[in-house]
Amino acid sequence: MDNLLEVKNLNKEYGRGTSKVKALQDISLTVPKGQFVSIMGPSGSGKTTFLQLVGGLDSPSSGEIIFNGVNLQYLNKEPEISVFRRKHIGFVFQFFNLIPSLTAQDNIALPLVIEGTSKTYINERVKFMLEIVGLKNQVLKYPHQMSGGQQQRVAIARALVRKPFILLADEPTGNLDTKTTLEIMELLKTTQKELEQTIILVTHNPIVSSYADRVIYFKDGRIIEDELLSNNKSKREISVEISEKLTDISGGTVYAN
Ligand SMILES: Nc1ncnc2c1ncn2[C@@H]1O[C@H](COP(=O)(O)OP(=O)(O)OP(=O)(O)O)[C@@H](O)[C@H]1O
Repeated sequence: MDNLLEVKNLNKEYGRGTSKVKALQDISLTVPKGQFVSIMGPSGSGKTTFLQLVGGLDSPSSGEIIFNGVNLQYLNKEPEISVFRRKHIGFVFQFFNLIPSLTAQDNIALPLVIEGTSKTYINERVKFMLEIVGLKNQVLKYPHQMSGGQQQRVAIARALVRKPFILLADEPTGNLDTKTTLEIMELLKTTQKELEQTIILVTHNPIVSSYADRVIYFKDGRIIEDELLSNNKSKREISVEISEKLTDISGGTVYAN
């Protein structure tokens, strides 16, 4: 598989002098196209910072981020970086961030409408996305008329409607109950398989991580372990192993979310 993402010697510092925080220290990794990566680690270990840098929402103190050969460093000014981000990066967050005054289908269509895509293509693409996320019967509902799980499905469809290089998800199930969490993880797995979607997801939840192909553990801004998950074990077994590893890493504190 080709590398979709290459991160080289990434560092991020916040603040100055005595209040300086080294949020990321010398992070290097590659992600092949179509891989589903989960990032775990104690609170404050740099997971969200990493996602924000990879997503072009913030810039590194040093280091490089390269997508399909395009180095973000050379786009690191407006408006190029925003154009790149809108076109090639899909974001999903814990809170669904839908536009309350738009229906499910119009929320999903929005990135294409902003781009000025033709109406015929928008209709076709939104219909396809509604099918993928299982919301064919909810097209005209507004966010407040939908469950949390349904709203997150809309958010995922919206994030994927422009066929981004990568989907970045920061605690996408953090606001959902267990049953809905599993449904959303099944959906992300479906998008990985059917759309060959590359995904990087940040979570505190070992069950969520068990859906990934690979788990990268962060601590104090560094990668301390990077492992491929076995195909031969059940999700239950995998999540127990992940839980144990997290407990080791965080020195006995278990992070539930
Ligand atoms: N804007 C900021 N200004 C100053 N320090 C920051 C800022 N954002 C993050 N930090 C610090 O950088 C470090 C890494 O934070 P980050 O949010 O990336 O961790 P995290 O692993 O995502 O944590 P959590 O699991 O609690 O969300 C922390 O020490 C945090 O306090």
